[in-house]
Amino acid sequence: MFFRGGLVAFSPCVRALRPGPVAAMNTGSFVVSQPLNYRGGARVEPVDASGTEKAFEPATGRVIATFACSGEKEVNLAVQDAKAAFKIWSQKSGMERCRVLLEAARIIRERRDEIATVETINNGKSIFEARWDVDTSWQCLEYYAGLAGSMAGEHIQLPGGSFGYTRREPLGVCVGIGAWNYPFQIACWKSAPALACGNAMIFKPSPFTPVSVLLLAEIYTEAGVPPGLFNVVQGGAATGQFLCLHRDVAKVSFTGSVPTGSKIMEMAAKGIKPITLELGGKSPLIIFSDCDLENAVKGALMANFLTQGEVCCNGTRVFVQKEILEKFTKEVVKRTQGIKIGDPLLEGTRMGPLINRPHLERVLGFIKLAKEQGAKVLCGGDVFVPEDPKLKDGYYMRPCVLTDCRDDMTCVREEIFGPVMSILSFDTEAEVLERANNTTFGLAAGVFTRDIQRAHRVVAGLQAGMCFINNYNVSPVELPFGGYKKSGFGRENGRVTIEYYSQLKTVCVEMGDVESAF
Ligand SMILES: NC(=O)C1=CN([C@@H]2O[C@H](COP(=O)(O)OP(=O)(O)OC[C@H]3O[C@@H](n4cnc5c(N)ncnc54)[C@H](O)[C@@H]3O)[C@@H](O)[C@H]2O)C=CC1
Ligand SMILES: C[N+](C)(C)CCCC(=O)O
Repeated sequence: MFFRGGLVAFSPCVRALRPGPVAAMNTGSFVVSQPLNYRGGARVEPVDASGTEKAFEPATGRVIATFACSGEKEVNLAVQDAKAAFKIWSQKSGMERCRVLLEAARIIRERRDEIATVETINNGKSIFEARWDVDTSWQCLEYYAGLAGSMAGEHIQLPGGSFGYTRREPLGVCVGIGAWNYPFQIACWKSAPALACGNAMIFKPSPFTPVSVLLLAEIYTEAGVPPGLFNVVQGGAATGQFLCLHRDVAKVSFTGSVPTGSKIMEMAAKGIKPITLELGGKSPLIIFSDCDLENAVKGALMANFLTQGEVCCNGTRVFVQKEILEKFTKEVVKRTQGIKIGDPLLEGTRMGPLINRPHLERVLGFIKLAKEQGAKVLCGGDVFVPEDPKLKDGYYMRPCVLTDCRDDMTCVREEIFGPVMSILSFDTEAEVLERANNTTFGLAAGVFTRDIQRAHRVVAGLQAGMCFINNYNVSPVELPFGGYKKSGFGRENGRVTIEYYSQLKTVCVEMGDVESAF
């Protein structure tokens, strides 16, 4: 049975197909028919609002939801509920939390196609890719379920039979604020470690992509978390501010742009709250002439064109060693021109529409400026109009490869967040390392070479939190992910993230008499 909980309504022609396979769902048929806030284990309309927002289907430009942005009263209620649920959840043993998270992971796996379909409709990425996102989502829940059961403190022997021990304790009510490029995955990457450590979470997705996180909220409830443990509030900056400034919020984990990250940090400073910031990037991908060219070309496409290029860790500055520049560029252009653009719900599609019209205009503006500054467009960079008439108002463009780029050009310095690869050439290892690091960002970086000493030497010199050798943009949940420099701090995924969602209590136990100074 698909679409439990009545998330969607269909146009009459599609309704006849229910409850058919999810693959039968077409672009142009989805509308949200239920509230998009989640509190106390159920969908609710917010009790107050600070304005309304519309969410779109980027493939068609159609409005799929109009919703109220949560006001201060709604945020207060969400926090209150989360506090109550925290009391219950934080008392559970790690193994008890493990079982609930494993069950949630199982349900996500079972509903993989349904979740991927909703993600594709609201974000625009191809269904092929959305399924990968769902996979890294349930894997994340499984991973932290495993860690929940083995979380423990230390016992430390002291003189005279006295001793100390440490307890790893949860923080309380945590807030997750997400970007629109990986709506479901971001919600899982934040909530799984938070819940595993015994916290509650209130999640605010981007107002552009409010829909799929509701599926996660329902899945957590079905899996057995106490009502209120995972709540969803909707809205933009105003709602986000109510959350960050709330005195009963213990931590904020934020994914988004650098300017907003800086505001989050200011707000958190007022309450001395710990934060995790996953911000933007302008990552280098370095291709040495001794690389396996076929893999390097595939890596460059993976580094630039997933989710229409709207990926924070994309390797958009592609440095290619002079000897192979021509061969590499020719092959990259050929493959880029072969990327199938169109209806993201069709199985063969590999690139869908960008998130919205203003963003599409912004990306096209970067390409125009690149040309004015002397870059050469080798392919794409223009609006794409699919043949299917229902897609004519969607936000499509052809993926773009730029060459003749210089380090000082805007397209090489600023995050474009669209399908635009800038190719730069280099001579020596020392030179490319210096140029690669000459940025205020530091999220990711990649190196393609067959020389293992060089691979590790270069990676050691790169100022980036996530480095890839001979691949790019894979995301095993066992590995910590996060940035250096202005790309943020704190990590998601991996064992270390437990430390960002818990605090250490030290207990000192005296077994003898008090030795007093008085
Ligand atoms: N490092 C990472 O893991 C990732 C980073 N990003 C970065 O995110 C950016 C694109 O995402 P956007 O949604 O456009 O970013 P954004 O910064 O505009 O918004 C992100 C979130 O913050 C909320 N927000 C905006 N102003 C706020 C305020 N004053 N207080 C509290 N919350 C506020 C938004 O409603 C949204 O939910 C890019 O720069 C990209 O690189 C995106 C995905 C992953
Ligand atoms: C999944 N991955 C590695 C392609 C991107 C994850 C970070 C993001 O949310 O942009």
